[in-house]
Amino acid sequence: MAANRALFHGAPPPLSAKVEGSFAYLTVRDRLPTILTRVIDAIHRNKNKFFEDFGEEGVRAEKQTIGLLSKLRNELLTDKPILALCDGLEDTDSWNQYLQRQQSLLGEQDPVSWFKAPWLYVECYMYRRIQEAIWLNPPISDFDVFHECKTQSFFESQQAVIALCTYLQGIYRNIDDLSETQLMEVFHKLLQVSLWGNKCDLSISAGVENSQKSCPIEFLSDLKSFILVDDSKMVWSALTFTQRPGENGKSSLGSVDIVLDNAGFELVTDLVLADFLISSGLAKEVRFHGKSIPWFVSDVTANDFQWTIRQTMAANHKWMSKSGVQWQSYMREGVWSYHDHPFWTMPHEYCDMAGDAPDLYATLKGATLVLFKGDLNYRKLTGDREWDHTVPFDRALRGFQPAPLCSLRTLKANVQVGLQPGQGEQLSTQDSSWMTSGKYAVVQFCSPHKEQ
Ligand SMILES: O=P(O)(O)OC[C@@]1(O)O[C@H](CO)[C@@H](O)[C@@H]1O
Ligand SMILES: [Mn+2]
Repeated sequence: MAANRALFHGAPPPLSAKVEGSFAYLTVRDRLPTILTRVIDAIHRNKNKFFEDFGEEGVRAEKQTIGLLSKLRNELLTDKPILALCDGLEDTDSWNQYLQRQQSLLGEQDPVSWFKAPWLYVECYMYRRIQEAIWLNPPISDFDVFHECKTQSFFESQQAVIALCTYLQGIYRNIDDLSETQLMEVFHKLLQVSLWGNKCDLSISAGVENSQKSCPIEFLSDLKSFILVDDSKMVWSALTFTQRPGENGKSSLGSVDIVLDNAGFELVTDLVLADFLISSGLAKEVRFHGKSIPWFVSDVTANDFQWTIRQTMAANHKWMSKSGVQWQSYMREGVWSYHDHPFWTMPHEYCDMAGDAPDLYATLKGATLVLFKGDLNYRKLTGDREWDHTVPFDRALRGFQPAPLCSLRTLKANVQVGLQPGQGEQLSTQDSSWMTSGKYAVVQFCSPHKEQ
């Protein structure tokens, strides 16, 4: 079905590693094997803990898991056919149907393999195969192979977290005196802090520590010129549109959905933004969407979400702990909620959501605004396809418009739409790595067409 839609909408082909020297090729050839090696090392480093916790069973499981991951790494390095999953999890059938869909697209002569299939698919598939290797080896099935590097990223960012929580509490103290213009200015600042928080992603760094050392609030003006598309004003309008009295003369506060990306500092920037949305009266609730399994090294799981709030509460810094206590009460009151639909850890482009995850699509349709954090979400919004840079964002979404939505993304993959004529060419002459270095960003907005 997705294939038909893509053909129907005349979408260009998906990025893949078959183009030697391309970013996808270098990712599949170099970065993904490196990530797998780090995963194997992380499991091996915990061998004694597995023995303490589970005895010989734990040691056996560690050995078996490493065996499966080493086999996976060899398949990847030698461009072997993509294999069906065999772990019988909730999403196993969907993954195997997706493999068949890819095979029918490729035709029967060539097997779907790591360097020939779409990059988006094989990269997502690798993380799902890591989950399969762990899942097939109880009693270590609950082990999060990325936990150590996600928590380290949080601890390494403490100064930035403290500065951000101090700023937030300062806003709190006089929030009732802020004019609408001042509220808008704070919103734009916190939206940009959440945007730049996305630089702290451990997948692009292949797991190498890249936490936030200083609070970006002071550097927002220096970073402004690196925002290639800035639809912040449209985001503000979408958010405040619900404040205006409706036909019944009453204004109805809306809900904001945040589709999360990375744990660590980036998650804190999202929690701070979400806190401001509630404390300023701009939204009545915030729904967070995270991942149901460890994903792309640093993506947020339910454990990471709860751990981060607990850590912030327990901090020995007044404003940090005060922020964490507030966030915990938002969760308890239901003002904030956390969700992890399996669709977010499938390989699908988001234009498939209405058909493949109608329940999730219906949830997002109820939002006043949906914020999509990060590069992988952008790749799924646009289908990770070889669009011309001047193609309008809503065209690349190909019908995915559940609600007013905004992508807050630092560029780490060579897909970018919605630029002005000549803007891409100018960037390429200035900086050949502009699409993949994480130095540039977009705040890209799209609102559903009325006739949808
Ligand atoms: O979604 P994030 O965390 O901003 O970025 C994740 C990501 O950078 O990892 C890949 C490289 O392995 C990128 O292409 C991909 O988009
Ligand atoms: Mn990520």
